[in-house]
Amino acid sequence: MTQNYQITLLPGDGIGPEIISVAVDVLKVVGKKFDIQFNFTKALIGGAAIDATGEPLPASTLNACHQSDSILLAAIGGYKWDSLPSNMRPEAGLLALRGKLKLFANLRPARILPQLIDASPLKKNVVEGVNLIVVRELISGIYFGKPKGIFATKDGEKRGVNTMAYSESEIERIGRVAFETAKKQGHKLCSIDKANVLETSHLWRDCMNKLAGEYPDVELSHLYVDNAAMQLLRAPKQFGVIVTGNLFGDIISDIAAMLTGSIGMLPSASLGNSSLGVYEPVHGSAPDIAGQDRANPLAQVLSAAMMLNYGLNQPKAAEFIEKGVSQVLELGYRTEDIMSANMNLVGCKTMGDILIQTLETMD
Ligand SMILES: NC(=O)c1ccc[n+]([C@@H]2O[C@H](COP(=O)([O-])OP(=O)(O)OC[C@H]3O[C@@H](n4cnc5c(N)ncnc54)[C@H](O)[C@@H]3O)[C@@H](O)[C@H]2O)c1
Ligand SMILES: CC(C)[C@H](C(=O)O)[C@@H](O)C(=O)O
Ligand SMILES: [Mg+2]
Repeated sequence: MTQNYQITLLPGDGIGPEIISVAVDVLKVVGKKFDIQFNFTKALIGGAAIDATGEPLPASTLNACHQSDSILLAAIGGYKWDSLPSNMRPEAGLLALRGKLKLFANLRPARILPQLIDASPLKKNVVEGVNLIVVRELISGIYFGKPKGIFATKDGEKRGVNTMAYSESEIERIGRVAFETAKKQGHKLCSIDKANVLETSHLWRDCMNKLAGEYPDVELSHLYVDNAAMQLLRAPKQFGVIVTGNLFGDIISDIAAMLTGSIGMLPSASLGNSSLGVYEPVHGSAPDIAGQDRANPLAQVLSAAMMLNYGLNQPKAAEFIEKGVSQVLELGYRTEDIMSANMNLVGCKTMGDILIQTLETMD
């Protein structure tokens, strides 16, 4: 029986429309192979939404999201909107979407594909076999804490304020996702914090230690975030699952991206307690290469695979896409961010076309 899914597409800004169109074409091919009917609806977010409606997350977009089975997002932001106040910026739309849908868990897997070992700026023996996942808390911490704003002091000086705060329940719910992920994947969990300085981190560490009692088969360790950033480059294979707060997770996952060759390879899933999730690359709208057919669409395509896996319960279709991506790389095609000697340099569109041809011929 044909499975029907309603998918809201949020192309956003910059390279967003270019990469999401590749992912949509890939999903259409996969749909035919696996008897899945995707009904796509496009909606506005970020700068594109500000230009059209004055708001970074219009109510119509949020409604469309609520009415769908899954949401595929590309990226938001760009120079044009950089001087707007923070609550009016494209980024505010993305944060509001995550907050309104209560997507507290952001899974960011960083796995080096054997074909891309030479694309990583790190040595082969350092990156070969890297397979880790960052579980980032997504709707609390310093991104959402109050008070926040730019205030005037008594002396008339401006003072920017953000508040880092975590409650036990917020730590526990992300901790559970991380422990459950570690149970399925390697049994190693490293919690990253700054407990030598920050009270929020002190509480974070206490909560993780308490949870560890319920997961005796998971080996929990802790690292301070500065050391963790260094360890990720020095010896990344020591990591299995990483759990960390919102800001640290943002930074750590961009570092992890480079272990895989490029941020253009890193997908993510933003999940809450319901089955409705947002699937989005870790990278941004790359305004420096937007509109030039230079973007790597694979992080977006792999985000669509995560959508099939986590959101739509179609693991075989997800695996099919992942196999297709490996095959195209095996054939030697590379966008410029993952280019290395003796490979075939292609643009975003050609990479998509070759991937689709490959998927069409695969069993
Ligand atoms: N989830 C999101 O929508 C998201 C994530 C990060 C940044 N942003 C926004 O994107 C804008 C640009 O931010 P930035 O430049 O710091 O980060 P970025 O991730 O957009 O780009 C960083 C660098 O990586 C390159 N890059 C990124 N994705 C690529 C891809 N798929 N293929 C090839 N190269 C790629 C870019 O060309 C750039 O040189 C900002 O407005 C930022 O707020 C959005
Ligand atoms: C664009 C920005 C709000 C976002 C974040 O900081 O969460 C991005 O960097 C990400 O990693 O998804
Ligand atoms: Mg980021």
